[in-house]
Amino acid sequence: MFHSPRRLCSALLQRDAPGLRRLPAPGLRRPLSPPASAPRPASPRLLAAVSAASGAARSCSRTACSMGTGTSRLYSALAKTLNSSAASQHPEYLVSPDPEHLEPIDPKELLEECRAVLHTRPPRFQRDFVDLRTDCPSTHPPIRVMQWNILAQALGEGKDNFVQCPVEALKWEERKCLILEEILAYQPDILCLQEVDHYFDTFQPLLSRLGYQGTFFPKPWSPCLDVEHNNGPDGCALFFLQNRFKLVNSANIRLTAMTLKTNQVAIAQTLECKESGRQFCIAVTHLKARTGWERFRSAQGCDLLQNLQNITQGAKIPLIVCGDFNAEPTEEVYKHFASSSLNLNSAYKLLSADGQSEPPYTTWKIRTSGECRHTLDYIWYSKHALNVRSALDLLTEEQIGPNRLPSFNYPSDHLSLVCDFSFTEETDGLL
Ligand SMILES: NC(=O)C1=CN([C@@H]2O[C@H](COP(=O)(O)OP(=O)(O)OC[C@H]3O[C@@H](n4cnc5c(N)ncnc54)[C@H](OP(=O)(O)O)[C@@H]3O)[C@@H](O)[C@H]2O)C=CC1
Ligand SMILES: [Mg+2]
Repeated sequence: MFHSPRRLCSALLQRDAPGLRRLPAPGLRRPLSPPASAPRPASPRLLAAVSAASGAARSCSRTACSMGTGTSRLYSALAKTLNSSAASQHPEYLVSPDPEHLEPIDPKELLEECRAVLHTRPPRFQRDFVDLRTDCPSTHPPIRVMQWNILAQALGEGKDNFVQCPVEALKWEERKCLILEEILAYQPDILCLQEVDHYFDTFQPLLSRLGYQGTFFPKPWSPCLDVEHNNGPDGCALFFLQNRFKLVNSANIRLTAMTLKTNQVAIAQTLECKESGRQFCIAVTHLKARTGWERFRSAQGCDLLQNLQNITQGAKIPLIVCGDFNAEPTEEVYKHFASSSLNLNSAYKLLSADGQSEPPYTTWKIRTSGECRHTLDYIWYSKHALNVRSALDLLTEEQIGPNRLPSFNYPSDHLSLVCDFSFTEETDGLL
């Protein structure tokens, strides 16, 4: 069900000449300004259910904050355990609902609810898929992967110092709808997120009803927990569509640097495509931020590569790694990934004229220290085993606007990256 609009759209777009920009489904855009008589749902049924859970979780975290940082840390430990069977011992508002007992959501209905909440906001930015089709035909539908640092609510409101972003643009009840709208617009088969601090109360319940299976791994000492009224720790989340993939194995990895445990994490999962029976590994990470930490990031990257070597049995299983690496392409950690024996390439380089250059930015914001425009987010893939069939272009400087990100139009300081992958033909031994 979740697939039909895009399948229809991509079927129509197949008729475009190769190299032409492909447009996403027109029905997925918010109108420029809603007509006065625009129908609005009498009650936003799907979002309302989630808001109730969100309120309960927030009141819990308020209590935690008022009792000091120690309690916030306790909340962190509690939230960490919720992905396990121990969840049943915890209060109802913290427990992931069992997807088996939740009714499926019609994505169009959820999109309409999001649009109703956002009716006073400016329209979504137009972004097009760029067709990168190689000569290799593929008999199976592509695998659409989205990489996105969605901006933790607690960091956006309490730590990031986005001095040009109005506080109203950060209100969670609206910002979450912009995030959901972006996900619903591109309908990824796999969703790799960083800075998720609303997993249990928002993304897990909603996305599971859209057919996704989710996994969350919070940072052990999330900086969100230092923010008053936080909603728990932030971390990485990985979602995949259950009707397309079967989970073969899953690893939550706490990254090390020079053998020491760090505050950064990754999730790596081996999935099997139900259509083709082929397996691949998908990983998501968020490396240490800030200047001065380049060697630390490099060590974390080496640790992640080592883990992925083991998981892919020495590169026998094709690999996709999504992440906010907090590192420009000039940094050592980028070079480790580019030259690894896992034979990885960075997908967004393919949008450049020579196929060798990363985009000029994936994040753009204004802090008290000034303007920060950097390329930090990447989708790495096994270059001999996978083809990138298309990639979503980035926002232009004009679209981003003089106040940069986040804004009333776009919910995060990082842009989402979206690629369609297909397997190359028989590649055993070439990975
Ligand atoms: N590491 C540890 O063992 C311990 C950590 N802590 C707490 O953890 C926090 C540090 O966590 P750590 O994971 O290392 O954090 P990071 O340095 O990785 O940064 C955390 C977040 O801050 C954002 N960020 C980056 N640059 C800036 C900036 N200039 N101003 C504001 N925010 C920025 C990053 O966003 P983006 O990626 O989008 O740039 C990132 O999500 C501290 O607040 C500390 O209280 C406490 C005890 C121990
Ligand atoms: Mg951030």
